[in-house]
Amino acid sequence: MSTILDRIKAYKLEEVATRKSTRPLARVEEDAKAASPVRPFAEALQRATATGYGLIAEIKKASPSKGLIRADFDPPALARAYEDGGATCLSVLTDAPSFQGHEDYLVAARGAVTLPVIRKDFLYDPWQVAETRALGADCILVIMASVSDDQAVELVDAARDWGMDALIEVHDRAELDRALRLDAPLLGVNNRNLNTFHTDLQTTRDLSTAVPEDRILVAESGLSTPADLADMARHGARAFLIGESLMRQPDVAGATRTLLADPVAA
Ligand SMILES: O=C(O)c1ccccc1NCC(=O)[C@H](O)[C@H](O)COP(=O)(O)O
Repeated sequence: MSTILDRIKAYKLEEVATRKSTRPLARVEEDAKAASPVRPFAEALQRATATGYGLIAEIKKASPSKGLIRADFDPPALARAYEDGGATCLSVLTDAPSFQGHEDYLVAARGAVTLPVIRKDFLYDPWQVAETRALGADCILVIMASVSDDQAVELVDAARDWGMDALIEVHDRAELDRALRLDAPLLGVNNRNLNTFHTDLQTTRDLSTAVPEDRILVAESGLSTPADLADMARHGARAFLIGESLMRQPDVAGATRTLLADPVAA
């Protein structure tokens, strides 16, 4: 049975092939070299989690599981609200077909704040990594469920060559074991089952025991309350990737502040 990731990968590879034909690597690399300097993404999370929580706050208009999440969608205003609320980093979805994202949203959001930004998209090719840096992003996402071991190494190396970080995302123990062979400190456990879209924080609880201390464990998806964050923190995840629950709030800055108000002591 094909999963949502298989379907996304199919259209992404086609899209990338088209884009590469009109914008060769040399041109993208020139744009990447001219992009605004990298903001240290992993370092910001490391610093935040040393004393409290680290939040990667996601700018997410829609999703395959929920459809439209936020109609009143203004990426620079949302970025400023997240920064005001105490977010450590931003995540911006740039995939259009499944998430109604856009590269322009990343450029506009990053331009409105001083926070480091991850491009939340589906990457398979170093060309996309150069394109990500050309947009100004500071970190890439590597989804272990969607790439081979060789592709993962290639993406992580390309990110490092551009001075960017890579968030390595896993959903189960097999993906985690593969991820731990990569030289990348940011390890995200996604609580969303990609077949059913059901989110279950037990995924992070279960996998956390196998994550070495030299990794920054990021709990991803399905988080909405201070109790959720405290639960994840008790299992070693003091950094969080949160989209939908904050995107649904009328007062994004206030909701972010409230969510982060009471970090559990280490
Ligand atoms: O969000 C989805 O429905 C989804 C479906 C298929 C692949 C990925 C998907 N989401 C990407 C993400 O990783 C989340 O946007 C991110 O972890 C934030 O999750 P949430 O707080 O639950 O919006």
